[in-house]
Amino acid sequence: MAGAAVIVGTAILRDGRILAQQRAFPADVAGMWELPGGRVEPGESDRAAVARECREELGIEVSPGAAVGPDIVLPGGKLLRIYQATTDADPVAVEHKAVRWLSQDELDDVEWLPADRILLPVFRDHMSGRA
Ligand SMILES: Nc1nc2c([nH]c(=O)n2[C@H]2C[C@H](O)[C@@H](COP(=O)(O)OP(=O)(O)OP(=O)(O)O)O2)c(=O)[nH]1
Repeated sequence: MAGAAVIVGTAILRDGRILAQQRAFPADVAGMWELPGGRVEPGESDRAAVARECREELGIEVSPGAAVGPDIVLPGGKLLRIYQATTDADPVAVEHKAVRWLSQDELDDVEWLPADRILLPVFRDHMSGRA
C-alpha cells in the first residue's frame, strides 16, 4: 500500500535568513506565509519535487539537502516534510504575492500557515545551525 501523500517544503537559507513566500490563493489562506514547495507527484522523489517546485514557484535552481524536523500531519492526512536547500540565484514570486528573506527575529512578523507555525522552533534551530 502506498504511504501517505507528502507535501515538501523547502528551507532555503542565505546569510542567516530563511526564504518565505506569501500565498495568493485559495481565498482562505491567501496572504498567509509558507515555505516554497508542494505535492510530491506519483513516482517522483521528495528531492525532485523540492527542485521542481522551487523552479516553478521561484524561478530558481536549488540543491536539496537533508530533511529538517519531523513530518507534520496536515488536515486530511497528508504529511508536510521540510528539506533544507541552498541556492545562489535570486528568487522571484512567480505564483505568490511576495517572497521575503526572514531573520530569526522576523519569524514572528508574518502570519504563517498553521503547520508552519508549529515548525517555527525547528526553523529557528535550523537557522542557528542546531538542527
Ligand atoms: N508549499 C507548502 N505547502 C504547505 C506548507 N505548509 C502547509 O500547511 N502547506 C499545505 C498548503 C496546501 O494545503 C498544501 C500544498 O499545496 P500547494 O498548493 O502548495 O501544492 P501544489 O503546488 O502541489 O498544488 P496542488 O496541485 O496539490 O493543488 O500544503 C508549506 O510550508 N509549503
